[in-house]
Amino acid sequence: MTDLARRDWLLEVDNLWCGYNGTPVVRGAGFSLGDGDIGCLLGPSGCGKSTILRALAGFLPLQDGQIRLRNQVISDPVRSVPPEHRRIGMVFQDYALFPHLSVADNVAFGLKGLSRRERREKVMELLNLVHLQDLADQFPHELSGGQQQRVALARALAPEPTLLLLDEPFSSLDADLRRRLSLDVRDILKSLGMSALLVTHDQQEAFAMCDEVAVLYDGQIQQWDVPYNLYHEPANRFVAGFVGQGGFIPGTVAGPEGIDSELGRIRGSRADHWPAGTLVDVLIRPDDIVHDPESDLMPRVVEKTFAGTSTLYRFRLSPDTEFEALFRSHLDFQPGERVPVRVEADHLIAFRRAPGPDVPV
Ligand SMILES: Nc1ncnc2c1ncn2[C@@H]1O[C@H](COP(=O)(O)OP(=O)(O)OP(=O)(O)O)[C@@H](O)[C@H]1O
Repeated sequence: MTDLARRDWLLEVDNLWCGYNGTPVVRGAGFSLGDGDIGCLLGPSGCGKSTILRALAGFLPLQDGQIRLRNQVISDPVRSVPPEHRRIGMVFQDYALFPHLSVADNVAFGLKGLSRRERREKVMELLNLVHLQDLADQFPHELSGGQQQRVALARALAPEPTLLLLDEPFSSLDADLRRRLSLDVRDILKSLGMSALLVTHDQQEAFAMCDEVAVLYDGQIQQWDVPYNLYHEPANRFVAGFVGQGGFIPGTVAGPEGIDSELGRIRGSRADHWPAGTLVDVLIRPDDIVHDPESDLMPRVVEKTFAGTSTLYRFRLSPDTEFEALFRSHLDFQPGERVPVRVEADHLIAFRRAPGPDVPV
């Protein structure tokens, strides 16, 4: 969990309300980003990620709340520091390079008050950083998508911003390049000690690149946490379903020792929260299920998805109890076959089964 007692926050967002034409899209969002940290806003399309970035960059007024950068208020409902005075850099999905300027001139664009020689030195330093020193005199249309995004990164870093905002920066690249470039960008930002906030709907990218991740849904932050906790300790049903794979099976609280389900007794500390007999839904992740020839639990394979080194199976034990399991691919079972399995969950994640609003437990 992010250490809330920390005081060296670079960015603090309190109770942020903002939107369009008087209608709020972001409703009461709050989070803090530490100096040198890379944070992420992760969520499905339309949940308000880019709207938060626009408010941070100074392009959208606040209906309520406050944004502080290095303890200075940069936005509240009555004040707004102009975007050009915030020292916040931006990298966009579509690179937004100037087509008529060379790579070097694109990077130099934001550099003010330097001599020609100093500018050239600074530009080459930045191009070295993003491994494009040999392409300084090329034009954007002569570069690949990944190279163009590196130019955009160098250009955003040139004025030495306090915070860098990255809005879906890799989404127009293919999956492999996307993964490599996101790790490269993380290394570059970390080598500079640069704080950044990334917007993405790709959780693998968020997890690989970021120190802390805010899961956003319907304009509200559901959980702001380190990736490990989002996966293993989701705060509510939405986060549990959105982050990682898995699904719910019905269960009944047996007492402090665990929850009874058709998969047997599932043990874990969360069962302490409810009286025995409470009906709950238990989250089963594919890696919580292991193949065990000694087990009497024999669900039937309903679906299999081969993925090279592993195979994802969907099992059914009864109409109410379906779950997924990830096995190494040499364990090869066919649809309809019964397979002995056992639950080996190191965390118990469960939510009370109740109509009405989802209550984090
Ligand atoms: N300029 C605008 N005027 C009116 N409504 C807008 C405007 N921009 C965005 N919206 C609405 O605000 C909501 C949130 O949009 P936003 O762009 O912040 O979502 P997002 O989470 O970044 O989505 P995506 O991943 O698809 O980019 C959406 O319902 C969208 O239709």
